[in-house]
Amino acid sequence: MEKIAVMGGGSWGSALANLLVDNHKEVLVYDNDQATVDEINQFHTNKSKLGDNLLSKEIKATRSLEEALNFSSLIVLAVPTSVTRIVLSNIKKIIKDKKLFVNVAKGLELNTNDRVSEIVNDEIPGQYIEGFVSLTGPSHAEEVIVRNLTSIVAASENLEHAKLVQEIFSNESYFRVYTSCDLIGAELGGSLKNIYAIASGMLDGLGYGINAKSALITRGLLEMKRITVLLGGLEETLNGLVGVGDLIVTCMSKFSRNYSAGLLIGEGDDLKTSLSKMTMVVEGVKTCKTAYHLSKKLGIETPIIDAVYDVLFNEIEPRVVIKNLMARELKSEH
Ligand SMILES: NC(=O)C1=CN([C@@H]2O[C@H](COP(=O)(O)OP(=O)(O)OC[C@H]3O[C@@H](n4cnc5c(N)ncnc54)[C@H](OP(=O)(O)O)[C@@H]3O)[C@@H](O)[C@H]2O)C=CC1
Ligand SMILES: O=C(CO)COP(=O)(O)O
Repeated sequence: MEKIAVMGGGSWGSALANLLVDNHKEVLVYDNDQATVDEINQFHTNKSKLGDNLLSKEIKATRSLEEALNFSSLIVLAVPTSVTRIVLSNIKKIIKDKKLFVNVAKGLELNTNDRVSEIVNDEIPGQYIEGFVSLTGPSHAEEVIVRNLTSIVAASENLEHAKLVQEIFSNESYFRVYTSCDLIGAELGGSLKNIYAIASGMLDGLGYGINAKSALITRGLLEMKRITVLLGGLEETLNGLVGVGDLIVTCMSKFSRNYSAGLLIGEGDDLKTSLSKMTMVVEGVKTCKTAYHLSKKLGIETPIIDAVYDVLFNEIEPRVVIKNLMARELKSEH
């Protein structure tokens, strides 16, 4: 597999395109914004997403979905979850042969609660789906673009597909991919952690310390496991890179978009104002709403998700939800 099409020239799509060129692949990036396409082709940058970092001159970009689709049998989906269905419904109109879909977006669809693999199965007729792989784990675009050491997971119900993606994306200098057959666990881990990254930013915005953050990550992981296991994923998956690993990265790093939005809210902005200051997608907001309703439907106790939901959608002050969390009935840890 020497040619790869990347759908979405945002920060992650661009950084992965650069990685794939490092791995000696020919890459075509599709983006719906002509200015982004021109910037990548002419100046080899994506300034609004990746600052002054230079992209490889070998990366080509196009605004033609058809050109990108015909370029490769491996399609990387790197658009926000909220537009994945739109992009796929456009792909459905022009797809002519089987594709292996590799999703790198981390979110759950609002209203349907769908994971991206479910959206693909919904939108693309089965005869055109070779397989589906979720490529997920602790990996900020800002670090991958400067070739910082990164390890993530290629998860698929088909181990051969996971291995193929592992081979394509791994290199011996800075990017290591593990395989997993727990697709549900991988998709849920990558999506749910964004809610706790928002909460982590809120804690910093309010001036709390590392004790609070450690408790957030640990108790958040427990909530993630409760949801994942009930939906058919494995607890052990969340003990790995897609759970603990990604929680650490996004709860602790200033590069996280979810953390950054939460920080602004902790400092006093409301949701609308904080999102207006972000230039990249903050997946955790919609995923929080989805996970809140999902946990109620499943009858699972998720006090942190409920607290973030109250701040984001019921306009309750972060300090008030924290006070309420601390005042809950005392209980055993497990
Ligand atoms: N950034 C990161 O470090 C990582 C991100 N991810 C995940 O990757 C996904 C993408 O994130 P990221 O790259 O950061 O997001 P960005 O906001 O940087 O980029 C999103 C891209 O999708 C494009 N897009 C938006 N709407 C459409 C549409 N209707 N049709 C086609 N393209 C569209 C945007 O174009 P435009 O700008 O013109 O709107 C933009 O190029 C998210 O799910 C995120 O969680 C996962 C791991 C790491
Ligand atoms: O998932 C990510 C890193 O692993 C990126 O998270 P953010 O979208 O919060 O930046």
